[in-house]
Amino acid sequence: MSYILAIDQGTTSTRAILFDRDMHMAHSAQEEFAQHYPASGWVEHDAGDLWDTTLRTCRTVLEKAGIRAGDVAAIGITNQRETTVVWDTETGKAIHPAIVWQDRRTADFCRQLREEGREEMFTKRTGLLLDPYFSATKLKFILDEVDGARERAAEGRLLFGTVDSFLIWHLTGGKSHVTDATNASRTLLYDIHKRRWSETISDIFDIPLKMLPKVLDTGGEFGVTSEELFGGEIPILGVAGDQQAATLGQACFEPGMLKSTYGTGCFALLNTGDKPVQSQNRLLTTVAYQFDGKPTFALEGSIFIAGAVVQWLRDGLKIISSSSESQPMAEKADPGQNLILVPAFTGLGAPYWDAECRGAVFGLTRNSGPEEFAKAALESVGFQTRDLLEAMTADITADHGGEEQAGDTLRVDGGMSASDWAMQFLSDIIGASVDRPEVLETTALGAAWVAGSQAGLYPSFDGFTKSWKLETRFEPKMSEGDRDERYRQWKDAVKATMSV
Ligand SMILES: Nc1ncnc2c1ncn2[C@@H]1O[C@H](COP(=O)(O)OP(=O)(O)O)[C@@H](O)[C@H]1O
Ligand SMILES: O=P(O)(O)OC[C@H](O)CO
Repeated sequence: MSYILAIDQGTTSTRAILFDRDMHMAHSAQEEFAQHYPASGWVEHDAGDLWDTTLRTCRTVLEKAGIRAGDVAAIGITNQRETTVVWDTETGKAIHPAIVWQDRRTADFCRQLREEGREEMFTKRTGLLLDPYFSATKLKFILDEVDGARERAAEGRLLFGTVDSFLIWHLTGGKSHVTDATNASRTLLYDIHKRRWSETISDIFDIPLKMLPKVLDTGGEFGVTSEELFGGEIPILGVAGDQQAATLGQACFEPGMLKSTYGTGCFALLNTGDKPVQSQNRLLTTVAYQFDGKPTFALEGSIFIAGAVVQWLRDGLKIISSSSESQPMAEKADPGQNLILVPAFTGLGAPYWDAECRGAVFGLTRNSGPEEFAKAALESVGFQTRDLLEAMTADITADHGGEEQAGDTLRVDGGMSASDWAMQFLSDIIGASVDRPEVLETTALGAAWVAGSQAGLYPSFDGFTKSWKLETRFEPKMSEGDRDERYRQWKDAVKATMSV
């Protein structure tokens, strides 16, 4: 029993990764699946694809390694968060396509509730904001849309879950309908203080409590896989939303530790310990992890477009053919031009939360070309991160009653953190060290570590902290004057882009 299997069910692909007893990645398998955009601002997945790719990648990786279920001590699951699935207990099939976290279809409804002055009540209980990003309004949409769904749900014939729940239900042959506290804390239905589903909120949306999963610790017994799937039972011992799993994988266990993951979007989480800090600056309060019934909280800033802006250079503008070409192209940009790109392709997330606005470019000249666009795209990710850190610093200062900076070092990971240029600019514009670890697969590592430590194969917190290794530290090189001036230009550009 010397392997841990991590399942990373992400927004664009599903991966199964085997970690050996030294916590090294031994084998992996990955499959992309279709994204569906049925209307402007709508994003859906076929829930069947999420399950099929999970099952196939798990089987492939076991086959690649030439091992059997009995060689795997435990499974850890990490997943795209907020994405909403409702399925039938008879067939296991979803009754509506999964509504993805990026989907903005419930923006009007959220605005209406905000205008009625109800946001504070939601924030107090859930730590979140009234935004279409979270699961609750997506779930209400499905219940409103599908004939008879509410009644069937009240009878226990339909279940709701974030992707982790849906996968566990299938992995366990329908035996476990569970989730973990980190995923629950992204639904806008979970009271993070009382640690249970909020009846007040489920009443507002008319969501039958019966359809909600049982909420467990991040490390715990989520069920065992049914024998026929992998030729033997494997216990599922760890579950965390992907950004929380990355926080664990980065060993951000102490209050004040900060990580930022640069995948499709960017998600920065600041550990605030056992204290849920309520943001005054439109950040989210979320469960970072929960062990032995004790939650550790984080302040989170969520940006919807980070690596996706590089994808846009490739697939939209077609000025690069692979992501890594963005760096050499940015290096060639005319230093005399200051193009600012606000990548509000699907609106802006934290700290602006403007679902309506769309992207804009400022400072165009006749000489602006692909190089300047590439540079502006990479810089936009640094500017957006600075926005988050400014908000975090303000929140922590207010909470602690003094002048404090949120995290003097930023630990980074995710696909886009491979770009030295982007990471150097990030360090320049935030004026702090940026630490890139040896292992960039921190999300899967975090999930594997939880499952492996529960199984007794991996060390506990201290031992895992010691295993974190720095690959590169980026230090700020920009002068303070330039930093302030560039950031002021960015703030002006955002102001001009916003719809309100
Ligand atoms: N060398 C690079 N330079 C800039 N961006 C990159 C580079 N390599 C990958 N990316 C970006 O990182 C993202 C993929 O990261 P990943 O962590 O796999 O994301 P996700 O889990 O959201 O699918 C893509 O959006 C891609 O454009
Ligand atoms: O699948 P990712 O890596 O794009 O992460 C998505 C986030 O969990 C959304 O909140």
